[in-house]
Amino acid sequence: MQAKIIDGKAIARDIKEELRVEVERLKANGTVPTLAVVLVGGDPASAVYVKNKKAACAHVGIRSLSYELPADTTEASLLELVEELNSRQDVHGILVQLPLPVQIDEDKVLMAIRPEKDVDGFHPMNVGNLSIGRPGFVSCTPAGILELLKRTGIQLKGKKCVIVGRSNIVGKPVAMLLLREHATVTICHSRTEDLPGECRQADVLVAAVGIPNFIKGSHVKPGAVVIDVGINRLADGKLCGDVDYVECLEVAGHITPVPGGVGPMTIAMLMKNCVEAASK
Ligand SMILES: Nc1nc(=O)c2c([nH]1)NC[C@@H]1CN(c3ccc(C(=O)N[C@@H](CCC(=O)O)C(=O)O)cc3)C=[N+]21
Repeated sequence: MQAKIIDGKAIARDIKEELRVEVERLKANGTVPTLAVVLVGGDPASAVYVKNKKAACAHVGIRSLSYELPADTTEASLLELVEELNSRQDVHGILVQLPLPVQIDEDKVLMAIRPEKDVDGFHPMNVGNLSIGRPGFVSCTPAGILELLKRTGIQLKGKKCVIVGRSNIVGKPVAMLLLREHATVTICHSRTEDLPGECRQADVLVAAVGIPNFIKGSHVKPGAVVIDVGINRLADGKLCGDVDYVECLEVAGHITPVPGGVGPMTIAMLMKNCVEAASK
């Protein structure tokens, strides 16, 4: 039997509709939720994501302020902008689009954003809060994955979840979130011995490796939930995930498509974090 396709686009739309109501309430109370989006340089993929984020803001009713800086911007001047946005009362969320040009230390910039305005959830304070179970902003892709699972009715308690990829922005925080849901969590990576064997144990398999079609049908336990975090742009311009969709569709119980799976959820959760930041 073919897997059920998890429609991330539709679920993201539902979340944004819910947020619209909340934004109206905030506005009626005199707060206009505001997100500052900072883009340094002209990377075409980044430009697309930033455009999508601004469109989502407009849809939900969040005011977005756009800062487009040249590729040769210095670290000092970017830090200066972050400081200005930190101190502005009317700015609730700050997003500095990654990756940044080589002359800028990403870590330094992410650490400069006030944790209360860090709607990306990248600041060490928010990362630390997540890992010890305290409230704080959770980074948007991991939060989106959890929301997809919950709204699809997937039980996580006691289940075996295998994450392929150990990045700071996806693999590690997804592991923390799943652990918080009482799942048994394994993080695999490029040095894992018997990666296919680990994957085949998974009730929920999360692929975040950044290699097109890396996860094959033979990696998947029949009936498992397969979450594809990959966004690989192929030479023909088409978008492709980390999961061999055609193969895994025949084995999995549920699967997320690319596009239309995790990507739209990332943006929906960014909107959610902005509304939360403005509510405080
Ligand atoms: N500070 C920061 N925060 C981020 O959250 C952040 C970032 N930097 N840098 C880049 C990554 C990537 N990312 C995506 C968001 C939406 C889609 C998305 O909407 N994808 C659509 C397709 C979009 C398309 O056609 O390209 C989909 O999968 O259906 C994808 C990728 C956020 N990121």
